[in-house]
This record gives sequence, C-alpha cells and structure tokens, in this order.
Amino acid sequence: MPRKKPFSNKQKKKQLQVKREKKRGDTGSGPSSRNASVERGGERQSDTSDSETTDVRRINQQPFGREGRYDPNRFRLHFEKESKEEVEKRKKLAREKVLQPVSDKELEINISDIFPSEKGLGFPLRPPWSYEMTRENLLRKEEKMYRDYLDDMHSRNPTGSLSHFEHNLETWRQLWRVLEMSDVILLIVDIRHPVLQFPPALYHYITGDIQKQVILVLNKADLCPPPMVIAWKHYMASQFPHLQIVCFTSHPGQPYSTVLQKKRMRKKADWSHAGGPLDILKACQEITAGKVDLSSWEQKIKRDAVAEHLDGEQLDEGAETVLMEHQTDSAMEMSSPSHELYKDGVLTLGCIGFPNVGKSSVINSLVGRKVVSVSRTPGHTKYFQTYYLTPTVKLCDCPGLVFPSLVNKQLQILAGIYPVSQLQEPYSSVGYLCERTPFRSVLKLTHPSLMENKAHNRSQGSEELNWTAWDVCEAWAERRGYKTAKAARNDAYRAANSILRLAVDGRLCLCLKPPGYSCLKEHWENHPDLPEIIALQGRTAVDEGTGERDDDDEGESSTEPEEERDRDADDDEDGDDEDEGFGHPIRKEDKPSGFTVNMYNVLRENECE
Ligand SMILES: Nc1nc2c(ncn2[C@@H]2O[C@H](COP(=O)(O)OP(=O)(O)OP(=O)(O)O)[C@@H](O)[C@H]2O)c(=O)[nH]1
Repeated sequence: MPRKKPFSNKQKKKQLQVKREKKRGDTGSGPSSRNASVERGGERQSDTSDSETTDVRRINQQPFGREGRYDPNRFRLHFEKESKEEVEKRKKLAREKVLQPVSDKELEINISDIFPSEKGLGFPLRPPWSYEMTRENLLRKEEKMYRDYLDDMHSRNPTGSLSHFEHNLETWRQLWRVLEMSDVILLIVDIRHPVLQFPPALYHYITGDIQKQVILVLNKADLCPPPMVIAWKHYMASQFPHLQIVCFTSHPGQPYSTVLQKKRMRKKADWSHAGGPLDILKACQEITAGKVDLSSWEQKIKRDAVAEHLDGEQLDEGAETVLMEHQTDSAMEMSSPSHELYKDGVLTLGCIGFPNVGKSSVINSLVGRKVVSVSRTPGHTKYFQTYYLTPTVKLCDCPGLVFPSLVNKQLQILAGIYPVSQLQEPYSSVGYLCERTPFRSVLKLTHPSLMENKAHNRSQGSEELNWTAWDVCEAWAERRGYKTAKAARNDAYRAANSILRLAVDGRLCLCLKPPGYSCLKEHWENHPDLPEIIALQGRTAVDEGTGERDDDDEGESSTEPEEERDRDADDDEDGDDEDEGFGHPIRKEDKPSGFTVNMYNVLRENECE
C-alpha cells in the first residue's frame, strides 16, 4: 500500500477552502475573492500574507450561490488587495521615517486633488432596461456593464494609483435602487474632510442626469471648529451651486468623551438650541415648494423637542411607532424605470454617503429615536431599509459606498472608510495622523528610548527626540499596558489600532481645511454665522472652556483595572455603539478669537496617567 504523503495544516486549510468555495459555487474566483475582500460588518479579513498580489478581476467576481441564487454575504465591502511588498515597504518606512509636522497650508485640500476630472473617476450606472427584459437578462447586462466600467477605470489609472473603492456590484445596486426611488437625496459627508466623500460625478449625475435635488449634510459638526464648518460650507456651495447645504450633528451638546472611559455617555440629543432636523426640514420645504404636505414633520420636530425634556420613562411611553419596510432583495427588483415624483403625496428622502459618515445616525436623529443600528465599524449598514418618519415623509437608508478617488490611502483609513480592524499595516496611518496633530501633548507619550529608566530620564524630557510612527505606537502601548501574549513586549500593532480608532471617533481628531483657509482664517473666525454653528454643536462657553469633567459621566476611575480601562478605546466590535460620546477636537491654532475651547481636553490630564 502506498504510504500516505504528509499533509500540512496549511494544505489542509487550502483544501477545505477550495471545497467550501466549490460548494458555494464560487467558481473561477479561487481563494482570492475572499482574500481580497474586506467583509462588511467587521468580520475578519482573510490572511493575505501568503496569497498572490493584487488581482482586480478575481475580486470582482460576484458571489453566486448554488443554482444561481445570490450569496447572502453579497454586501461585503470589496476592496482591491495590496501586495505583500507594498505592505512591507510601508512597515519599514514607519520604523525609519522621522515624523515631521506638516504646515497648516498642507492641511488644505481641494476637491480636484481627490477627484481630478481628467481621471474619469465615475461610478457604475445601471444600464437602461425595460419591462420586456427578463430579470436574468438584466442581471447579466448589469454585470457586463460593471466589468466594462472597471476595465475602463483600470486602463486609465495604473494599479495602485487609486485609493480603496467598492468592488462589489451588489452594493452599487443598492445605490441605484435608492437613487431611483428617492425624490430628494440626502448626501451625507463628515465635516472633518467633506471633499473626500463628495464624488463630483455623483453630484452631476443626480442633479443633471436624473434631475433630482441634493441636500448636502455636513455631518459630525460637533467634531470640527465652528469657523472651519462655515468655511467648508461656503467652499462646497461655491463649487456645487445646485446643492442645499445643511450642517448637522447627531451628538449635539454632548460632553467631552474620555479616551479611557469604560462606558459611553448616554445623553439624549438636544436640538433645543438650533438647527439639526429643523434645518433638513427647511431645506425639504424649499425643494418641495408646497407639493408635499410636510406639516406632520414640522409637528413631529416640535413634539420631539418637548419630549427631550421628559425623563426616559415618559419618553418611552410616548414614543411613536415607526413603520419600517425591509428591502431585503430590492436591489434586484424591477420597479418602474421612470420615477413619479412625490408619489402618493409622500416625500422619499434617500440617505447616501460613504461608510461611517453617520447616515444611520442622521436617520435616528430625524426619527427621534434609534431605529437603525450604528457602528463605528465602516460597512455596518448592509442593505437599505425604509422608514416612515411621518405619513408623508419616508426615509431610505443605504449601505456606505466608497467611490474611486485619488485620496491618500492613509488618510482614507483615518477618515473611517476602511475598517481599522482589517488593516494589514496600521503604522503608516499613525504616522500620517501624527504629522498632522499635536499627538505628543494629547497622548502624553514618553519616547521609547527614555523608557528604560523612566525616573532618571523623565527629567531629560523627550521634546528634542525624533519620533517615528513605530515609536508613537510603542510609547502608546507602554502607556496603555498593551503587551504581546508570548514575549510580553509592547504590542505596537494593538497600540496602532487603538490610535487609529481614536482618530476615526474624533477623539484624536484630524480636520482638513478648505483651500485658502489659512489666508482667510480671521474672516472665518469672525463670521456672523459662528453663533449658529456653536448653538448647533449645543455647547456653551462653560462646557467648552472649563475642562471640567461632566458629572454624569460613567467614566473610569483611576482605580479601575487596566484591562477594563482599555476596552473602550481599543475594541472595534461590530456592535451597536449608539451611546458613544465624542471629544471636541479643536486644534489650538484654529481657535477663534472670543471662542473658548480647550482642544486638548479631548484627552484629559488624568486620562493618560
Ligand atoms: N461625533 C459624532 N459622531 C457621530 C455622529 N454621527 C455618527 N457618529 C458616529 O460615527 C460612527 C458611524 O455612524 P453610523 O451612523 O453607523 O454611520 P453610517 O454612515 O450609517 O455607517 P455605515 O453603516 O458604515 O454606512 C458611529 O460611531 C457614530 O456614533 C455625529 O454627528 N458626531
């Protein structure tokens, strides 16, 4: 009898993987279709270290199930995989490159740098169709169009030159559906870097081709200095004249969050000051010009404002029922190719935007309570659903979409577009962040070279020492007590992940500026709209300036075990994190005159001790 050949674990794993894929009918794509994808909802990314280099075709394979049925995991984020060499090169650089703070001017960013018109950075459009076509025919047509679209993109832009973008046709199909069924589009962006998340091609398509109105929601206004919020608003208006622009925050009046807080703060949003849902209503009133009766929405906002002042129990009793429609497979639906505006007297608002910009949070804010789960892991929303805000206003949520652009990949990660937990190499993003934020004073780090004999060396200070991204991670690991399991060395990888999450959450905050901001700084700092934005943020001078802890905080105590204290800043669960609080990330140099904000309160004095 022939001797059995030894079979390694790795081979066994591969064999199982092939078997599983065969079973799923995922033919042709091989292992790379899984390896190349970052799965929605925070599932672990497959190990890419031993697999082949970037392969666009394979990852575009759409996940079919048996008998041609669609795979339930079809809404995964699919990003192009990076080569092992590229990742190794960046790791090396993170250890060697001395961080140099960048100038204010370099934080200014023009939309044409991100989406240059000559690069043809469009997005896939649904091919024309009619009722005479069969469903299968339509699907095939869509797939062909999608492959052509990608071929065209890649022929114009060499491999690796584009940032991560969505490679999953299923997700684009969701966008088509939302655009088709909506009367007005709420395009939501993060005010810290709105131009990263505003594809001009989408704007031109909606306002030009399908002739619908767009309300640009500059969300997370609580995370950006008020003068910069105003400057961004003006910049976007100057570039895209057909937009209605609304500043928004789903966390108005939130007290400062602390990095080591064990539990998140539970404060109900308070829009009694200004703006918020009311501004969105006003924009809709202007657009609909009396064609839809929006009085029920206006009344709801008034009722919600009253309810905010009631305690929790009364609130629950009074909570209104929200009619929800689950649109599980609607991307495949063949609805009418032509859309009837304000059908049955109902205004349908479609919420679209990149992952993590706060689409679900905006919907919850409009509804007045949580109907959509929220997560800081990008790609949480899997398929769109609709909610009746009132009998005449319907909201439609859409999964986050990453459009192709030329944004720097490190910045893309800091903007929350790529799930931090899935990163192969987080250090270069840490470096990018540290060169643009006062990380040392905020994180209160001791340089690793001074760690050996802390007591002796502390007196020397670390101001004059050079920092690399790796040093920052080591120093943060030391401060937080992150150790590797085997050798109990400082766990730089975990520290890097933790720092990036602080950035995404806005607790170590990077705000980019519109072009020319530095020259016109004084103008924006004295702008007449400033009080309106401060009111929207819902913070008073007392909240901002004192740096006192909020008494309601269920915050850490200094006696809390280290592990417990770590959890909040470090874990990137896919769970719902609705109750998160956020710090105010105002950079010292952005502080407007007469506006008392202590940006360094983001991490308070005793947090890092
Ligand atoms: N500071 C601040 N954080 C916000 C705001 N809105 C949302 N967030 C946080 O941003 C993260 C993402 O929010 P979601 O509402 O889940 O974002 P989304 O766009 O629906 O995300 P996807 O499901 O990935 O498409 C969560 O951690 C929210 O708590 C806001 O106005 N201010």
